[in-house]
Amino acid sequence: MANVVVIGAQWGDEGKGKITDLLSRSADVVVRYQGGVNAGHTVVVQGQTFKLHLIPSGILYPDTECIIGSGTVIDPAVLITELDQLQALGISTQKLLISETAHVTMPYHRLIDQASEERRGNHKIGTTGRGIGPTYADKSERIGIRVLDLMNPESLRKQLNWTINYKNVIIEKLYNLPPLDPAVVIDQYLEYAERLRPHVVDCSLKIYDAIQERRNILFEGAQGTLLDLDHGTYPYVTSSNPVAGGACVGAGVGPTMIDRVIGVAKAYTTRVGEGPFPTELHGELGDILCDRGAEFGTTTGRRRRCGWFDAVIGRYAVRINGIDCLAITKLDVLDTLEEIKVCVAYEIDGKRCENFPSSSRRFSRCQPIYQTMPGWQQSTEDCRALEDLPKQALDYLKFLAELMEVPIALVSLGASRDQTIIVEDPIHGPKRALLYANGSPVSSGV
Ligand SMILES: Nc1nc2c(ncn2[C@@H]2O[C@H](COP(=O)(O)OP(=O)(O)OP(=O)(O)O)[C@@H](O)[C@H]2O)c(=O)[nH]1
Ligand SMILES: O=P(O)(O)OC[C@H]1O[C@@H](n2cnc3c(O)ncnc32)[C@H](O)[C@@H]1O
Ligand SMILES: N[C@@H](CC(=O)O)C(=O)O
Ligand SMILES: [Mg+2]
Repeated sequence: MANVVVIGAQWGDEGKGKITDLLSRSADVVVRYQGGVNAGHTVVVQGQTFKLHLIPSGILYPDTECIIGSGTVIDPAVLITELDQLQALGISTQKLLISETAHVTMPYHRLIDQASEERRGNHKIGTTGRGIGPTYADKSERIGIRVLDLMNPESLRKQLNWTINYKNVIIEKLYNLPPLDPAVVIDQYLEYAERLRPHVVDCSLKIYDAIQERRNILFEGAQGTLLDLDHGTYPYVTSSNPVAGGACVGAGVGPTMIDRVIGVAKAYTTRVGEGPFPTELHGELGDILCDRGAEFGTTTGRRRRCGWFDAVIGRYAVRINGIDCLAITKLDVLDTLEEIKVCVAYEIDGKRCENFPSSSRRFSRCQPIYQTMPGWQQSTEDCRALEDLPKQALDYLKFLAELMEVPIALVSLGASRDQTIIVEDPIHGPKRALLYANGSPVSSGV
């Protein structure tokens, strides 16, 4: 038995959906522990594409229990649409469970998210506009609506009447927008409640029971380390904790229950929304990565900013998450390039800097120091073992493992489940016995 956390080692969209789906074949339970419908996890199986915002990426396996944990924020309308879409495709959603202590995104959260972004003008964060920040803000302010409130019509009516009147002052006076009608919102949410009721459980108890039964649990992170509220590029972050530690709080499990942490990183870097990004490429090369990688937001359709792999943030992600091994995704996107750069350190104010600076102002002054590697200029899409890779591609992977000081367990070469090199099964394999940090892959003997 192993309880494994899958996290994003960059700014999100690293391909956690694909990796979680792949690993879910060995999991009995898959848990989302933070974030909401800002996330967009893409899973491609036999040519069919599934875009999941809230439902864990293990849902395509009929026997796997999928839990939307306590640390998530739930927009019921989006969740119900997602349930309908999966059911229409013949995917069973019977094993989906929703934590009764997760917070609920309301229409005023979406309105305030969008209006406050507009008001910030040049200082906007570039949020997804899905009401995520305001939902978490209400949770901290202790005026949030939880799933268990949604399930109790009488208390929901009382709570929402008070909260909507309170929010209407902000909506009307601060943002000059028309107020919400409490009765309309209450009726709509009572309807959602009936649809979701059969799925609602005490999530931490479910997970505890699964641990006692020695079942394998996969914790699926959304967004990424550099978007973490505490450890990311604040204020250009999301409002939850995508880091591995967030899994314990968000799912309600103790840290001693976690066996290992898999960090997912793209072979290059992307970021969507505002905020500093030292290795960003603005010209033709950025366009090539964007086009070949189809780098458009799964949720909003926004173009993702693209740049070279940044080993400084990679090492930071290893430190903050306690990453045991890596899944490197989208290596195929680099297939056509003549040469590839990797940021090995920064220069700030004329001084070399090996560590990620906590201040976003300082981070925005970082100039990348690059090491250039030769490209391989051939397709890697059909490679299924490290031995199939061109020498330059293997050297590139070894270099990343060396820089990050952790072994690589998985290499992804396409969006499909099967387009993957499994260097060593990161769930059942021995801890750290994968592609060694010095670059030599254990299983191939290279
Ligand atoms: N070409 C290529 N595409 C891939 C590979 N792995 C994943 N993808 C695609 O790359 C994109 C990854 O983005 P997302 O699905 O948003 O990633 P995510 O980490 O699950 O998302 P967030 O939780 O929103 O951060 C998807 O379109 C995937 O289908 C790969 O190895 N090669
Ligand atoms: O989480 P919100 O407040 O909507 O946005 C804040 C910040 O985070 C970025 N972001 C949010 N969700 C994702 C995601 O799933 N992948 C990548 N980036 C995400 C958003 O673009 C803002 O920059
Ligand atoms: N989750 C998102 C963010 C967005 O859609 O803007 C993505 O996949 O890029
Ligand atoms: Mg995404």
